[in-house]
Amino acid sequence: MTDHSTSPSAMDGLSDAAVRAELDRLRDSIDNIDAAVVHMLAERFKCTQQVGRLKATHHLPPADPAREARQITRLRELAESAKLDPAFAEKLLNFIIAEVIRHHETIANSSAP
Ligand SMILES: C=C(O[C@@H]1C=C(C(=O)O)C=C[C@H]1O)C(=O)O
Repeated sequence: MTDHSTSPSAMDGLSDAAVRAELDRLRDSIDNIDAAVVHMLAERFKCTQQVGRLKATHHLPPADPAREARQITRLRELAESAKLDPAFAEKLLNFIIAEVIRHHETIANSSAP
């Protein structure tokens, strides 16, 4: 049993069962959101793989820094309006793009003569 007198929290006043139920409800939503993120990322990578094949076929470079700069500007604005830390949004996009570029390099190298 938790000693609420020594561990104040936003849930003070709720029974242990109510706290558990609220935690479970929130975690169910978190699990659904994580699943959506995974599915969206999978779809994004399907598109970027097609871009990678197109670039390799037409001898275009794997990375496009100008396009990335536009995406970062746009994502930072979207993050701000969604009350998400723009610096976090930028880091996340850069992390994803770095993986995409790695894939594009692999595709280009595997289709090189
Ligand atoms: C997908 C592309 O290739 C790279 C990956 C990008 C991305 O993941 O959004 C953006 C620009 C490129 O550096 C593209 O050029 O559109």
